[in-house]
Amino acid sequence: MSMKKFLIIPSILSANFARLGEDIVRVISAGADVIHFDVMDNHYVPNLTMGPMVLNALREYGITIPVDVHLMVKPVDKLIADFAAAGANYITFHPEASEHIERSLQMIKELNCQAGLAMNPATSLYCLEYIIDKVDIILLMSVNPGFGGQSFLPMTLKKIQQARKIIDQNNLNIRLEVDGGVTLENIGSIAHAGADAAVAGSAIFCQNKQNYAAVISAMRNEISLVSNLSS
Ligand SMILES: O=C(CO)[C@@H](O)[C@H](O)COP(=O)(O)O
Repeated sequence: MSMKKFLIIPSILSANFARLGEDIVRVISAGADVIHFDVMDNHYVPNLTMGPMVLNALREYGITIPVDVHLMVKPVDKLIADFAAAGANYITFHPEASEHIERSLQMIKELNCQAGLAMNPATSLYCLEYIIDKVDIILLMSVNPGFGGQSFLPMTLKKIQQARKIIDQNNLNIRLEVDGGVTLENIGSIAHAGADAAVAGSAIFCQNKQNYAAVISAMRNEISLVSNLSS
């Protein structure tokens, strides 16, 4: 497994939308490394969530860690500029949703954000072939996108290993994130397979009586157990 610090990235899709700003402040104090902001359009995915106005409004809470915007929208490009202006640090989109993948990646970088490609469970890693050197983040979906609270698809473990191999063989500095169905029970295997980061929604916001610090620290413990095994 990678020697970099493994990032725990709470997905605020499972936070309390009536108190979103306060929930974000709480999860940052609990030790989150990055905030994951899921944008769904009821077109590319069958659910509707938050737009750039919401992210902009949340600035009032003084978010002190990077914001990772995951665009599950089609078309993609118009929203890239809007989210960069609203305070996104990383912007990730699905290759199937962009007319011109390379152009969308360029747009993100020109706006001084890190650029990510999100791969659905059935999307082949081959689609990275010609653009991998333009990507800062690979977000491997371990559920079909659209909803929180789904179960982790076990086939993802093999895909994490394959993606790790491609990144290492090409000597690239790409962050490998895994998103969907991440729990205390599987985060160790996800890290062991080669991920650098895990996005977790319901496991952090809906469990352990909302003691976010306890869940995040238990996740770090699981990761350290597997890193001790592999060192
Ligand atoms: O992008 C998505 C779902 O489309 C994810 O970010 C989920 O929000 C993760 O939620 P859990 O599976 O951890 O509950």
